[in-house]
Amino acid sequence: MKFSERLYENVLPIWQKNHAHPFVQGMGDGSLDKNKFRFYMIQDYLYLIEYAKVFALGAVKATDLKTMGKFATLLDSTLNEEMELHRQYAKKFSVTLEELEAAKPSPTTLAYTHYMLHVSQNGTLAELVAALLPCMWSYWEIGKDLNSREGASEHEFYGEWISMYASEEFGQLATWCIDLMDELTGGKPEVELEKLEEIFLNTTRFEYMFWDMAFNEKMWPTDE
Ligand SMILES: Cc1ncc(C[n+]2csc(CCO)c2C)c(N)n1
Repeated sequence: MKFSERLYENVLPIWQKNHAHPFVQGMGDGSLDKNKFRFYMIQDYLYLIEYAKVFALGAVKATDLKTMGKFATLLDSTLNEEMELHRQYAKKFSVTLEELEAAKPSPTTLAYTHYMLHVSQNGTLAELVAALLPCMWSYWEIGKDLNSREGASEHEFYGEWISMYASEEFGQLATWCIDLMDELTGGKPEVELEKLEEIFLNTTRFEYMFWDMAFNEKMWPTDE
């Protein structure tokens, strides 16, 4: 069994919970409250700024030019394609770029991005890939799932989001990352694989928490 298949099997119950989450379901049938999506979009913008740095660290840790180039491409597509979609959505909500960038991260955004950056800065390239893979892989799965529902990709508000994550281009990026995880783990001892499995599980848990945080528009409980 490929290591990526083992990772997938291990987190499948959580991914099923992601798909069933009212935030994800609400995007699929168009019933999601726009204020919840607005909250998500702003937090996701902050998340992507930090996430882009994980790709930059991937380019630093890569040991061949091909992998280095791919991380550079991912850095570029996050900053200029994925974040561009967020900027367009922000416009629809009359949120300016300054407001977007000055927004404060929620506890979940802070915990998730700091965890990923901690692993990426201190760990091996395989550990960095294990930390970022659930983000790419689970979004692709969710995008494909929502895209298969009739009319979802044409929805006037959530359609663009669904189309982007279900796209062939995103699929190729996710596949590249899955293959890299398998390449980097070939012949690795079980103790190292278990460490990678735990990192992958943790960022998978954070993905679920991110949906839940957005659905509940959860900032610091001390400020409520
Ligand atoms: C919380 C959260 N998790 C995952 C993604 C999806 N995502 C982030 S970077 C990237 C790859 C290339 O840009 C993908 C698919 C997101 N937007 N927000």
